[in-house]
Amino acid sequence: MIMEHSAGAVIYKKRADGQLEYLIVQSVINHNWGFPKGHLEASEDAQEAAKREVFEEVGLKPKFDFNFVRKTHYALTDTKFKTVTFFLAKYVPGQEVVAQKEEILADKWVTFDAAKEYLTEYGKMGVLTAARDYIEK
Ligand SMILES: Nc1ncnc2c1ncn2[C@@H]1O[C@H](COP(=O)(O)OP(=O)(O)OP(=O)(O)OP(=O)(O)OC[C@H]2O[C@@H](n3cnc4c(N)ncnc43)[C@H](O)[C@@H]2O)[C@@H](O)[C@H]1O
Repeated sequence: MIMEHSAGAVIYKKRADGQLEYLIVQSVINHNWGFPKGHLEASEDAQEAAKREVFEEVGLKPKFDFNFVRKTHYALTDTKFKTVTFFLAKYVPGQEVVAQKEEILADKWVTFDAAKEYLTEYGKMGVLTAARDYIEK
């Protein structure tokens, strides 16, 4: 059995009206929407990979909260399984989202309700729900 491990972040910001918005990205490869993420490199842990991947994919250096940890697990093939570890990260005002064109087709800030339309793959809304509840607690 082959195991893959990626890491990424739910990046959020608060609008002037108090509403929370979350950054989602669309994959060039499969057109699915999710959170910025990518594979752990050799000798890298999930926290380091999440910071690196967020910067590489969307050009942001948000403030990470590693106390929030949520994982999704899914099968890529009959013999290949993947775990993705997500942390929480707060957008730092003044920074601009610059998506890496090779991997990201589009990016969007969305509210929790709007995200439901995009995050259709297993576990992604669960991660977002946990993130929202954690931020608001
Ligand atoms: N160390 C390493 N080991 C192996 N390969 C490496 C590697 N480093 C780089 N690569 C390769 O480099 C490319 C980009 O890697 P990265 O950019 O580093 O990694 P990623 O976002 O985690 O992967 P990717 O976009 O491939 O997959 P995802 O799980 O979203 O999507 C894959 C499939 O899963 C589905 N999927 C995604 N999320 C799902 C979910 N929550 N539930 C069910 N299915 C889901 C998608 O629809 C899609 O069909 C990939 O081609 C990768 O294979």
